[in-house]
Amino acid sequence: MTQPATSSVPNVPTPGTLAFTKGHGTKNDFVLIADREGVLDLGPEDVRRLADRRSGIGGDGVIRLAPTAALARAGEETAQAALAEDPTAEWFMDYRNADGSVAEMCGNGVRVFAAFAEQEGLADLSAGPLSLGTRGGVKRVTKEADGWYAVDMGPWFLPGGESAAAEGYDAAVAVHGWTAPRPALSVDLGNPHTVVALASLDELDSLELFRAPEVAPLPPHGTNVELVVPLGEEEGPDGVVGRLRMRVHERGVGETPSCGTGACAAALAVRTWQAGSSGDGAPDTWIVEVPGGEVRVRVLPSGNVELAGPAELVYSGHVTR
Ligand SMILES: N[C@@H](CCC[C@H](N)C(=O)O)C(=O)O
Repeated sequence: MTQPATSSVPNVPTPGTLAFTKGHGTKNDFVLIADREGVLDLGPEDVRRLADRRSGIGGDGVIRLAPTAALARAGEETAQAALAEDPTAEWFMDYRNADGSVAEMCGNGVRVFAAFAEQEGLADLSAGPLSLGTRGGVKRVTKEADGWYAVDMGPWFLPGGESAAAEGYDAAVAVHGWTAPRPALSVDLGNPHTVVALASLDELDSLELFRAPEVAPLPPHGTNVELVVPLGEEEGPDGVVGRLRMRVHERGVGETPSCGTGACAAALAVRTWQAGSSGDGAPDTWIVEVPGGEVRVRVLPSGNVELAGPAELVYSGHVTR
């Protein structure tokens, strides 16, 4: 049968359908929905259906773009806090994991959200940074000359405090197949992370992450787990750059090809292992290799952490509700 060169099927919604765009950042993939009035009632079952890779669209997470003010009026405290922090944060990233759970933050998601807001005509990053609300505070996104998006992820901290920074660990992680748990460092990026160092790339490649790693003590709302191999330092255009490779098991999802907040946590943990909580003497900039590509993590002069990387929008359509 001869196919037309271009589709003649109009992309017009019918009642009972929901418009979506599929996007990803280093293959951490999302279903994006523009809820311009902030009226969409998106329950955990809806999220699971959209994120299902066989019976839905498929994604590691679902991102709803909604007006921060509408969510604040409806009583969403994190939206109220976002407007108090920055009244220009007009749009809010309502992030859900594929299992339907709510997450505070998603670093790759923020970049893809910015690309989506541009596509929808709701933001113009060529005119300046975009401030957006998240459950983890306001994030500012800048578009770089090469098309990457750089996000000021805000402050971060080590939940284990100075003693964890000095010891290098405050938790233990057991991955399926290991004979004993290994020491790990907790890092908070608005959402929780637990980072473990491995000795070699062979060990990283052969990890069995189909089952969730066991973490002790497990933070009250669970955690994302990053397994990292530091790969040394190299000369970058603006000075010394650290490099590391990681795999991640995400809370509410499973193993994913990338995690932006996880890449920040991994770089901050390796920097802490090298130089303690001050980071003095360790690189401020890190290239983090993930199965889905590469991102850049930088500790800014303000002390905040920045995440930079690509954001791709792949296709748009309508799905039955
Ligand atoms: N992939 C995201 C993180 C998404 C949320 C995470 N699974 C959680 O529950 O905290 C990223 O790029 O940061």
